[in-house]
Amino acid sequence: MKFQRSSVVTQLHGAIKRLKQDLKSLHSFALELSKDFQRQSKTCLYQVLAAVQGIQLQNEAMQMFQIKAFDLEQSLQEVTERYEKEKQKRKALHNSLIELRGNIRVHCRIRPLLPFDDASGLSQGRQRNFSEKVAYAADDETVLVKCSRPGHASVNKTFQFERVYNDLESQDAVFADVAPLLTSLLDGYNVCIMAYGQTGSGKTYTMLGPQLEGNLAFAIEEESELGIIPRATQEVFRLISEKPPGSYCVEVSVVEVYNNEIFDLLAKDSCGKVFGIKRDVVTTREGKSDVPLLTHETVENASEFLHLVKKGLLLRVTHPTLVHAHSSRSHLVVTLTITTVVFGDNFGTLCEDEQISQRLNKEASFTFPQKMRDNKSTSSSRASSPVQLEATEKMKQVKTRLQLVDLAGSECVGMSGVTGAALRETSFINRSLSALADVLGAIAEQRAHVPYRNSKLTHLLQDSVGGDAKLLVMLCISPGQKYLTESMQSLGFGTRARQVQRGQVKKKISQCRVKENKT
Ligand SMILES: Nc1ncnc2c1ncn2[C@@H]1O[C@H](COP(=O)(O)OP(=O)(O)OP(=O)(O)O)[C@@H](O)[C@H]1O
Repeated sequence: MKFQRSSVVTQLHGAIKRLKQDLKSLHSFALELSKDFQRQSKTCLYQVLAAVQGIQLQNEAMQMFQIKAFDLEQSLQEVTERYEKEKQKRKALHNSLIELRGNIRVHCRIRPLLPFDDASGLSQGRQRNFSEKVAYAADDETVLVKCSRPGHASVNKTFQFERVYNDLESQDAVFADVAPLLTSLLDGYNVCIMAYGQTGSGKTYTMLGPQLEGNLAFAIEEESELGIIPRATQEVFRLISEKPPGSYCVEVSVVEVYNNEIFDLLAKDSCGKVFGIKRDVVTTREGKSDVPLLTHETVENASEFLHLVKKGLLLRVTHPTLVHAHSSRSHLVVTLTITTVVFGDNFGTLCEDEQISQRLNKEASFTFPQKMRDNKSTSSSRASSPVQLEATEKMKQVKTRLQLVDLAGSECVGMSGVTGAALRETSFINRSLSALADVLGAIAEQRAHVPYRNSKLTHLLQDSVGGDAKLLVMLCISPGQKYLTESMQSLGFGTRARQVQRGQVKKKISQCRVKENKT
């Protein structure tokens, strides 16, 4: 029993000893752990402190950057404003220079890539290449053509124009730059706006608006999509509405030049049914071009005008080509003639120079359109005193003209895939466009003889191209690689047109008072 107790005690002692040893090693382990923890937390603390310091520094740097960025933003804004002002000044100077030299203004519009740019009957790979964009608006005055094709010399060329529109710019933006010309029209200048470009490049879209499916007329319901012709007419009538009533009379004529023949698209037969009648263009004794017997319809507002133009357009010749399903095969010339009654003792002598005053006195005739004749006869019948009669007789009329031209598309026969009669049309189109380029070349080189009569188109447009009209050429460009050659040709045409100097464009009415109709 005693032996048993002492062995238990011994065992307990042993166990206690082991426990003590374990406790000791646990204690030293705990000590190690705590030291390690302290070390690590110190390191972490240092790291956190360093990070906080870093963040603080970064915050300070950020604040500095923000201040600097704000300063830079402000100076950028100032520089941009200064640049815009300088640009406006430069534009104004450039415009004055254009006026003085009688330069042709050239604007260039690059249309977006469209689904039909792919439809060329080529293999998939080539189609993808062909629909690649190669013509861009680098800025609002520069076109960049950039293209490198295996086996061809790479192209990297810029062209400068008075204004360049990129593919996203709206009809509104295009018209905003055209509108000042219409103010000039009512100030007494002749104005001509002409769309030039390859087939399918957006000339009709720019001049009229998108065409209705299967119909040559354009959609007038979509106001924002309207092109230059309908907008210009609305603007002309808006400007007229601000003038004394009865002092302006507007007439319209619609002509197409097809296969080097001129057709009057407003001519009517005896039953009043509209159809195109062939007309001729002649040179008058004063050296002006004229189309005898051409129908001029008087219009009172923009919708009457649009109604007539739409009627005329239904007669315009179109033909599907590989490039464009509704390709216009004729040049369309819509002319608005504005007759202004001017009044004053010094009519003519008040005008800018002797030559012009003589010309104006010659041009100012008393063959008033019906509406103005009515006004005139009304005032004549009331003009009972000799002074009043004399004043009435001093009322004279001056005609100014707005010519809006949608040229047929220049094109490469291989590209458009036309044959037969359409091929003949194409050859007439190309010949008339090259006659136009020849005329511009002759004027640019100030040659004694300008070959206006080489084509009916140039003969018809003689007074606008070579005469005293403010002329704007709206170059239309397709951006795809497929049309590279045609685009380069159009850009070359625009560049040459800009170089033409025709002498200072003269007003047809200068300082002469527009009649105030007090009846
Ligand atoms: N800026 C544009 N935005 C959207 N679509 C456009 C634009 N320009 C042209 N288009 C579209 O491209 C197609 C061809 O345009 P358009 O009929 O104006 O060409 P065109 O130069 O008059 O051709 P053609 O000389 O063969 O008559 C049309 O479907 C037209 O709606």
